[in-house]
Amino acid sequence: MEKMIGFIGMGNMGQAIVKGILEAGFTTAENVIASRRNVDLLQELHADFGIRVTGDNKEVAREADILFLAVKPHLYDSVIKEVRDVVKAEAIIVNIAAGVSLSDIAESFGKPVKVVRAMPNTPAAVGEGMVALCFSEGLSKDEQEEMVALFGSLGKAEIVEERLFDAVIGVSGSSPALLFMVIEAMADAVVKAGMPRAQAYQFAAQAMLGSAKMVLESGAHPGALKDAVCSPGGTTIEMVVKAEEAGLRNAVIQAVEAAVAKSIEMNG
Ligand SMILES: NC(=O)C1=CN([C@@H]2O[C@H](COP(=O)(O)OP(=O)(O)OC[C@H]3O[C@@H](n4cnc5c(N)ncnc54)[C@H](O)[C@@H]3O)[C@@H](O)[C@H]2O)C=CC1
Ligand SMILES: O=C(O)[C@@H]1CCC=N1
Repeated sequence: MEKMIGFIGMGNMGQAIVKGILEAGFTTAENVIASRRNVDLLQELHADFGIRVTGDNKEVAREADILFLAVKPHLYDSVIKEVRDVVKAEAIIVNIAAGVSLSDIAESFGKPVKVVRAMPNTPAAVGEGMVALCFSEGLSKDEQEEMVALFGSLGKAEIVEERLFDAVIGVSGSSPALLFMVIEAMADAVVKAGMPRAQAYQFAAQAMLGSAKMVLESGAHPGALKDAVCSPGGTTIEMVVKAEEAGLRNAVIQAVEAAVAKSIEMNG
């Protein structure tokens, strides 16, 4: 892709997206420019990714055909006000923030702009991201397809109604944190049983990856896949009973619900 892709903010999510689009070959490093507040870290980013870096948000805004705003949600309004006069008239603005709507972006710009609202997650860095997308008015069919392709290069991308973005945060935007905690806890248990820590992470993570792949590829109900692991009188049913006793499913439901509720609260 020849368009210039700009990033204002280059923290965890900005870096995951840059790494993902470069590794997928969606674009090349000379077509990516990024700014962030902590200029000391910029040279490191240049060395890691080969992208152009600057401490000047306006320079990014001036050059970008696709402009990612990858700062924290509370900074969106001030960053937009800082750059809105230099953003290209035809630029597509990408909003990845929790709790920032399509209409919030138009309001900060003070005029209609082409906006893509996206909710990605950090597995985008390894080509296994899950991204929800929705669009403001004004994007052509080609531009919409281009954005689906950009986010699709990070893993999977799906167009979702804006009203479902709070749910998306619970199930995919925030959920990697919960899943990393599960891997960590599984490893703790087998370290207790004598397995070295690094080996425990390998086994736990591969079990999670394989299980996820079975859900995606078989289309089978997760409960049926669980049943197929439980040999009568065996080890797994002991695990399942203990997990239910400890309230595992309810803990997961409550944790995901809390992220959804926080997202709703952030919408203001
Ligand atoms: N971390 C994640 O897994 C996900 C994050 N998001 C969204 O991505 C956005 C960024 O989140 P993170 O990357 O986690 O935050 P972060 O704190 O890791 O990164 C924020 C970046 O913005 C920079 N920054 C701060 N003020 C700035 C300014 N005035 N001008 C330019 N750069 C500035 C910081 O130096 C830093 O590089 C948030 O809006 C968040 O809701 C969305 C999905 C997942
Ligand atoms: O924690 C957050 O607010 C962001 C949004 C989704 C994942 N990280």
